[in-house]
Amino acid sequence: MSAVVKGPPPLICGPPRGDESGPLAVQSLSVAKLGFLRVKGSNAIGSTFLRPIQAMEDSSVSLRNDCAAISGRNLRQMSTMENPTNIVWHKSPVEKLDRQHLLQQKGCAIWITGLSGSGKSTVACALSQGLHMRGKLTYILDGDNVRHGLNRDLSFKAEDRAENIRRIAEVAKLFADAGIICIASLISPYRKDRDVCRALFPEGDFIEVFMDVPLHVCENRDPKGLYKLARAGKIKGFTGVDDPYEPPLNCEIVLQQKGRDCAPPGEMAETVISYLEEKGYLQA
Ligand SMILES: Nc1ncnc2c1ncn2[C@@H]1O[C@H](COP(=O)(O)OS(=O)(=O)O)[C@@H](OP(=O)(O)O)[C@H]1O
Ligand SMILES: Nc1ncnc2c1ncn2[C@@H]1O[C@H](COP(=O)(O)OP(=O)(O)O)[C@@H](O)[C@H]1O
Repeated sequence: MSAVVKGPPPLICGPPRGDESGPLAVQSLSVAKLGFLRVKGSNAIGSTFLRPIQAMEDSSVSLRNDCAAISGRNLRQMSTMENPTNIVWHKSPVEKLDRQHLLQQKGCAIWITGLSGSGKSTVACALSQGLHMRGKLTYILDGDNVRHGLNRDLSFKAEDRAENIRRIAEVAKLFADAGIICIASLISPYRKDRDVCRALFPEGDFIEVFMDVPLHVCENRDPKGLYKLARAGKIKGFTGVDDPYEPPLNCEIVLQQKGRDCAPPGEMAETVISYLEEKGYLQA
């Protein structure tokens, strides 16, 4: 028989009921009444945790029952669905700009594409480390890793690769909206799929980085032995062997093999960091 463990009373947020002997009652805090909220002892940058509620400055936003809701024109703008039915975007009073201000950086997606073995994961890690050391918040979405969880149901058929890429782009978009510099590292071999991802982001916030390393170099590295298996016909549809890789035509950054040698990963990461600095992503 399982025992019932009685913990502390739940914190209930709602209008006072006149009966305070039960669970601890807390009067609802109207968003409109909040104004500036100073959080003592918080590690927020500066002492102002929230800026004045921005939603109130936007004429398309109305406050109903203390909740910000958007309507009309903006609804169409913010939904990514072609025919949104009975779905209304719920706006939060803390917005991307507020989060960026807190983090002193701009959220974006750095999309690293290239053949298997071209050094995507290595550069992603060097970049994450370099930015972390500068006090910038990053998160890596590595194709291999995401395929262990969220995308474990997907194969390497063209339509599954497209879905893999689409889902990762949507997750990267959430991270970017959180104000985080999201580093996605996946083969993403088809131009069309990468262009669909780019279209999800505001202008400039999708930064495509091409690992321009020749197939023979990647194949010589073959750290997982997958090229060998693909050449032996034991893996079908392997990128670069019997499935195409379409190099980007207009990407933001190309990381190239220099002569016979590849630049060290740290140097490649610095190239990306310089780009972010120049474009203002390392400040709010
Ligand atoms: N058929 C086939 N083609 C290409 N790659 C294959 C394949 N099967 C397994 N792998 C391994 O899966 C990793 C690629 O996953 P991705 O999610 O980046 O691929 S994709 O963007 O959906 O094309 C890739 O990892 P990386 O080597 O890090 O690129 C491979 O290790
Ligand atoms: N800039 C580089 N120069 C030399 N070797 C590298 C470089 N970057 C990565 N490598 C090596 O290449 C192999 C594949 O790198 P990895 O980052 O796993 O590639 P990918 O994620 O594109 O499959 C690894 O053994 C790694 O140590």
